[in-house]
Amino acid sequence: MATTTLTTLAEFEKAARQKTSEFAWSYVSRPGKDGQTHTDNRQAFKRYRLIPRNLRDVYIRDTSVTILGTKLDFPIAIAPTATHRLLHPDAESATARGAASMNTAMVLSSWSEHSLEKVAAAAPRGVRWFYLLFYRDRGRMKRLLVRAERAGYTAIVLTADQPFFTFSFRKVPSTLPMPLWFPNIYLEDVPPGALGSLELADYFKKTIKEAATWEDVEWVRKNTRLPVVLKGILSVEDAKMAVRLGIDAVLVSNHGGRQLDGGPATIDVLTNIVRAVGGEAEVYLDGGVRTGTDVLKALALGARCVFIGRPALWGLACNGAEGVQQVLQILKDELNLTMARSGCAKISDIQPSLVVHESYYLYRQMLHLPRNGNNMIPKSKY
Ligand SMILES: Cc1cc2nc3c(=O)[nH]c(=O)nc-3n(C[C@H](O)[C@H](O)[C@H](O)COP(=O)(O)O)c2cc1C
Ligand SMILES: CCCCCCC(=O)C(=O)O
Repeated sequence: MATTTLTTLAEFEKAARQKTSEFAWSYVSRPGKDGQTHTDNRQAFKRYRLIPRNLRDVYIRDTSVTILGTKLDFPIAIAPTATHRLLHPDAESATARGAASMNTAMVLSSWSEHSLEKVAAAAPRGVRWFYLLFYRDRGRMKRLLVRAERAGYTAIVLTADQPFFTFSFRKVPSTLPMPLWFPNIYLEDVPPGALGSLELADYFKKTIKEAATWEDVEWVRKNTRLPVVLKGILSVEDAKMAVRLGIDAVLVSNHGGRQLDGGPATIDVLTNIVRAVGGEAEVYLDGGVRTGTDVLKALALGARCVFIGRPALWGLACNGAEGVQQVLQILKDELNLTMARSGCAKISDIQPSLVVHESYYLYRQMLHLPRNGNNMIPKSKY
C-alpha cells in the first residue's frame, strides 16, 4: 500500500502491522502486564476537553518551539526506542533522517542497531539526543558520554523507570534476518557475531547496572557538559529531586505502559509535575500521543514538547525515513489545524484555560450548576 494514502496515525498502525513480522510486532506493541497503563495513556487524553477561543487572528500560525536551547519546527520529537532494524533494514539511520527532514529531535536509544556515530553521519544536520544506559563500569559510561558529545549529540537522556530489563532473548526466533547487534553496548569488547542470542542476556546482566539510583544520575550530571534529561518521572517527589540535582528537563513518561502496570496515564500527572518543577527545568511528556489534539492538550497542561515512541516505528516499518517523516508531518498538520480551531496562533498561546477535564462537567451536573465552559478562562479584551 502506498503510504501517501495514509492520513492518520491509526492508519499507519494498521499498515505497519501488515508489513511487520509477528515477533517484531509483538515486541513493539506489547504493553506491560495487563496493559492497564498502556490503555489509559490513550483513554486519558480523551477525558480532557478543549474549550476554543474563536474569532482571534489565527490566519498565520507558528508551531515552532525551543527545547534545551534548540529551535524545532514543532513540539513533537521522537522518544528512544530499541532495535529499529526489526522494522526496516536502514534502522535508526532512517529514523534519524526522517526526524531531521522535519527539523525535529530524535533520541537515539543505547539499544540501537546502528552505532551512535553511524546515525549521526546519516543525518548530520538533525537534532540528536542520546539515551545512555547505566553501566556497572563508570569508565564505560564516561567513554560513551565522550563519544556522544563528539558525534554531535546535544543532550543525554537517562531512563528512571526501568530498574530491570525483562526482555527475554530466549524468545528471539532463529528466523530473524540477522542476529540482533547493539554496537553502542558491546562494540567495545565483543567482536561482531561473537555472541548468540542466548548469551546476550548473560552479557547484559554482567555489564548493565540494574536498579540504578539517584547517585548514578548525579554522577552523569557531573560527568558531561551536555544537558541531562530524566525520563520516566511520574511523581512530584521525583520531579523535585531531579530539580535539586540540577537536571535540565524531565520527561513525564511511563515507558508507553511497558514498565510498571497500574500507574497513571502520563497526561493525568502532568499538571502536578509542572507545578512541582516550577520552571526550574523543562517538562516534556510521552505516552499515547497519537493526534494533534493530544499534543495541544499536553502543551496546554504545561508540557514544552511531546515525544512519540511507537508511531515513529509504524512510519519506519511502512516506508523507512519517508514513513517517519509522514507520521511527523501528520501530527504537525493536525497540531497546526487544532491550534487554528482553538484560537492559538503560536505555541505560547496554548494556555491551561484551553483544557477542561471531563470531571468538571460531571461535578457541575451533580451540583446542578450551569455548565457553561471553563471558569478559568482569563479575562481579555476579546
Ligand atoms: C519498541 C519500544 C522500545 C523502547 N525502547 C526504549 C529504550 O530503549 N529506552 C527508553 O528509555 N524507552 C524505550 N521505550 C519507551 C519509549 O521511549 C516511550 O517512552 C514510549 O514508547 C512512549 O509511548 P508511545 O509508544 O505510546 O508513544 C521503548 C518503547 C517501545 C515501544
Ligand atoms: C532488545 C533489548 C531491549 C531493551 C529494552 C528496550 C526498552 O526499553 C523497551 O521498552 O523495550
